[in-house]
Amino acid sequence: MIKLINVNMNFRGKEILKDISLTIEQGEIMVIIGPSGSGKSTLLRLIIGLLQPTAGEVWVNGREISHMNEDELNKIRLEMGMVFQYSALFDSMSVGENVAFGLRQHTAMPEEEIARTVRRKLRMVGLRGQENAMPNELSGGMKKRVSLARAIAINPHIVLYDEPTAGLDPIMSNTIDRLIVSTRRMIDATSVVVTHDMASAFSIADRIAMIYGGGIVEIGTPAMIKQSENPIVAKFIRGATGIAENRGRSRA
Ligand SMILES: Nc1ncnc2c1ncn2[C@@H]1O[C@H](COP(=O)(O)OP(=O)(O)OP(=O)(O)O)[C@@H](O)[C@H]1O
Repeated sequence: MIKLINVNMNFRGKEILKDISLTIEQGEIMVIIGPSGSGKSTLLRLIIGLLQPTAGEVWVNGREISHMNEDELNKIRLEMGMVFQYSALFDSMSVGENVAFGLRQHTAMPEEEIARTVRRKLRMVGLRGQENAMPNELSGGMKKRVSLARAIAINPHIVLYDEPTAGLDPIMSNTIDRLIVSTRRMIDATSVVVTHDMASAFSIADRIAMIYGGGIVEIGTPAMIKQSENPIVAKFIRGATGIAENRGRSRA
């Protein structure tokens, strides 16, 4: 479970997040939406402990992390996987080495078991037998899938996704959406997904939270968000679903 209590985040005196309180339940898929610059990535970075809040508490799996030192944070990060916006694969390493990276760094797992785990995770993301491929031989969607396999290699309790479908075509976006949902099912992970892709948000979320003006202006199931009477939310999703509808059309 992830819990933010009265979190404030200032950068150079500018308040980016103001008094954010948010609970994300174990096994839940929480999607964070909001305009560019509203602080969505900042929220993810607070959860993974890359940023310390200016005020407030950040609880991850029952521990308050905002005052932890790097050693303590590194232990907590072992329970988290992150899929970065631009995949962030190690270009000089093969796909298999990328997926094995966390296992080699953080566990004493024997090489045979690492190889088995890598095989299994690549199979989960539909990349069976791609261990020896190099990242520069892969399409954007394949890179995202390797990035997901790497994030879940250590069976994290929490998976964080920063714009997982950005820059992908509609079919690959749907594939990634399905993987996010099946990953949650297979490893019972709590998932936090930052996205601009409303089609994706509506199809994968248990709940959606919208950030605007530093605060959470609306939170609820996709159905509740679609019916929101808050004009900021209604306008945002109308604008954003213009893109989503295009995605639907180009698929047809
Ligand atoms: N390390 C930092 N130092 C100073 N300002 C920062 C820092 N990180 C983020 N910001 C500022 O905080 C605001 C929120 O940034 P953030 O990346 O969280 O927004 P976002 O909602 O994820 O945007 P986008 O949708 O465009 O990715 C922006 O104005 C950004 O310039």
